Amino acid sequence: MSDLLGVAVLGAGHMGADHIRRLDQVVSGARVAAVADPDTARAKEAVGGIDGVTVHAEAEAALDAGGVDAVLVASPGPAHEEALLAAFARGLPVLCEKPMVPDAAGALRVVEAEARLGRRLAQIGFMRRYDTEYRRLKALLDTGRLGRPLMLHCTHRNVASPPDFTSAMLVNSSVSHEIDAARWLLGEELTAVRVLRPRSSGGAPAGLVDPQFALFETERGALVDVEVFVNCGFGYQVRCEAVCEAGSARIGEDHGLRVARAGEDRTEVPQDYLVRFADAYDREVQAWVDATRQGRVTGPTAWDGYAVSAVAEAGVGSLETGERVGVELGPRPALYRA
Ligand SMILES: NC(=O)C1=CN([C@@H]2O[C@H](COP(=O)(O)OP(=O)(O)OC[C@H]3O[C@@H](n4cnc5c(N)ncnc54)[C@H](O)[C@@H]3O)[C@@H](O)[C@H]2O)C=CC1
Ligand SMILES: O=C1[C@@H](O)[C@H](O)[C@@H](O)[C@H](O)[C@H]1O
Repeated sequence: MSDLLGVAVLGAGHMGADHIRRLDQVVSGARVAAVADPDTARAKEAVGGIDGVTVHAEAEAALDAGGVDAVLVASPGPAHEEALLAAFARGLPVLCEKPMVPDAAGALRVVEAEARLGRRLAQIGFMRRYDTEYRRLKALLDTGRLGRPLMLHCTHRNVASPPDFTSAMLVNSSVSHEIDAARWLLGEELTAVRVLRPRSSGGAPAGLVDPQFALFETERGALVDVEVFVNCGFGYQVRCEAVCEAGSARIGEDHGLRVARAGEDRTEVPQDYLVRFADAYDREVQAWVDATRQGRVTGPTAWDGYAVSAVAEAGVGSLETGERVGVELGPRPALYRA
């Protein structure tokens, strides 16, 4: 490895392009070495004027390019399993965007492949664990000062969904963040889920079930509810309130500038996750680069990625039937036991 960690970025769409910029301009200790995207014009545009980056149509060609020490996967979820297994086969550390693999069986194959290696190579991109507010909430809950958490009330709103967004993706792409955050905040697995369908908004594309309301049960008896509304039209809002035995704590309230003037008091609402979670992405990628350069792997594991996919898959099943669906996780390999 040269002084800088050479990163191959797979996928140069919204997240990939933002991570390329981040690796080039924000994060220290790394450089973009290669980029792969079947849309090579998009990849070239994302690379812009960065020197010494090779552009490839195929992911594996980027992994095999000169100067590549590690991989950042930002292709669509269905492409992640192949990318992770290809990185593992080459012994390359990898930061993989969520969902790790959208289907639980594929996610379990990734867990099993990493367990066979006998060492961790993957960090999964649940960036909320690096957000200052989420970290403060987690630290507070861990002190026990509020007593046991009993319920989490969560809100997840996007201005508009991308054109190819499906009703299942409200659960396995959007709510996957709340599933990971709830497991992390509460320190326990989610064991059952019910997803309800309020009437759909006229602002949602035809056929999209939006909003949805998910209710999760945890193994020690807490409840987590999530309103997810990906075509709310007005802004990006992610909120979480923990209700505990001796108090409650809430995050995600005011993020923008608040201006009082001429008889009104208005607060800006961020328009997307790249703004609301900008600092979290920066810290996430910096932590990954730092750990990787030291030969360590930290952050959310492939097991976290699998557990989230299993819960999300149960949620999609519930969305389809309206029934409560239980979650059965496979055995947790020793690699992922604390
Ligand atoms: N952590 C977060 O808050 C967010 C995470 N994401 C995740 O990031 C990933 C990418 O999402 P977006 O950038 O929004 O999608 P996008 O659709 O904007 O970009 C995906 C890019 O990947 C390319 N691609 C397709 N197959 C590929 C392959 N096999 N190898 C390499 N590139 C391939 C496409 O041509 C496209 O340019 C998804 O897993 C998504 O869930 C997306 C938004 C926010
Ligand atoms: O991960 C993300 C997107 O893929 C997802 O589609 C959005 O709903 C989330 O807010 C965003 O953080």
